[in-house]
Amino acid sequence: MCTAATYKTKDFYFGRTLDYEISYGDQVVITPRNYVFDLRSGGQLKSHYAMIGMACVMQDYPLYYDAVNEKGLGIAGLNFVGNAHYNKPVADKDNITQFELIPWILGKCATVKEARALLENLNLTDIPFMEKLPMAQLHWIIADKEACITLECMESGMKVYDNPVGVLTNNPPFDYQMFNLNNYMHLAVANHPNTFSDELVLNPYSRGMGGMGLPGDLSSQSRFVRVSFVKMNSLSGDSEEESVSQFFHILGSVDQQRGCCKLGEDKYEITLYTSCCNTDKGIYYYNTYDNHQISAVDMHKEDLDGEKLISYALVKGEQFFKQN
Ligand SMILES: C[C@H](CCC(=O)NCCS(=O)(=O)O)[C@H]1CC[C@H]2[C@@H]3[C@H](O)C[C@@H]4C[C@H](O)CC[C@]4(C)[C@H]3C[C@H](O)[C@]12C
Repeated sequence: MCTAATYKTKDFYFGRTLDYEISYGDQVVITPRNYVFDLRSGGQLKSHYAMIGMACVMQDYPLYYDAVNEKGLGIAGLNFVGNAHYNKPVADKDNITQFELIPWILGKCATVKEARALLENLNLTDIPFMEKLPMAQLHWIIADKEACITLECMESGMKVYDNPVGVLTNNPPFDYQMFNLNNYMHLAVANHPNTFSDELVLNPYSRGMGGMGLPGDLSSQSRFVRVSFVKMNSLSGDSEEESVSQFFHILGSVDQQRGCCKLGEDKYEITLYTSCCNTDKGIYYYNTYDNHQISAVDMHKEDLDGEKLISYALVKGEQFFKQN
């Protein structure tokens, strides 16, 4: 499972949890403006916007999971298993295969508005990166500080939804997830008065009872409700420290601990990493399951006019601050 979210204070923040049982060799990867992407259905993407995000690099190619470009546009891919549907290439369309979608959008678009326009001629194709690598079945959240959309390519066609909560998890399709929020419209951050019955004396005996009924399990529908509630009610100061800290708290509400989501004998899904990118400043913050300290990579400290990928291995192992 995975969860993505946006958050706005003085700057705009975009990030996700990546929940899975294995790592593909995740790294923070900066693609500078002159790295050339050879597109599978022909043509090249060169002289594009620079981008930073989490990826694994195979054959010198950045296979991004989530990334943000130098203009402040972000995109993340999350599992959409059983619903994602990709097509064969066709004439007169932009034939972009699944793993090219993130660089194609971030390379060309500065805003969600431009991304929406670009998506109009998209045909998302089913060409794998390599034969032995099973194709990811994903849907995507695309956001900037003004707008947020969800992209889902299903057998019934391609859908682009407005995403007013700025949140994405996994199945079911996004319109179901949004409709399901109606079932939780009674949730509140303050305690309710008794509306059960005038004839009974019922009192709130604890703080936080306005949120009773907020789902606590790890299913994608429950995580969608929980993180939406937390995000929509989140308050923080607007400094970088306060904003980033709050963002990690928002995604912390859907963190997956080893042992709680069993996939098979000795196989568990965990939150491998959590990311938070300041899209205005191009700084990618992250922590990992084994290292709660937040690490940061700033794209603007690199030569963004280069041609070669710049990769940072994830900082692993807990970093204790020893006070005595
Ligand atoms: C496993 C990741 C999604 C995590 C997630 O959503 N988990 C939810 C589990 S569940 O549905 O709720 O069961 C996805 C997100 C991005 C994916 C990667 C990116 O799409 C880039 C390439 C794409 C290639 O097709 C496959 C390898 C790959 C390197 C992908 C591996 C894997 O599928 C990733 C890492």
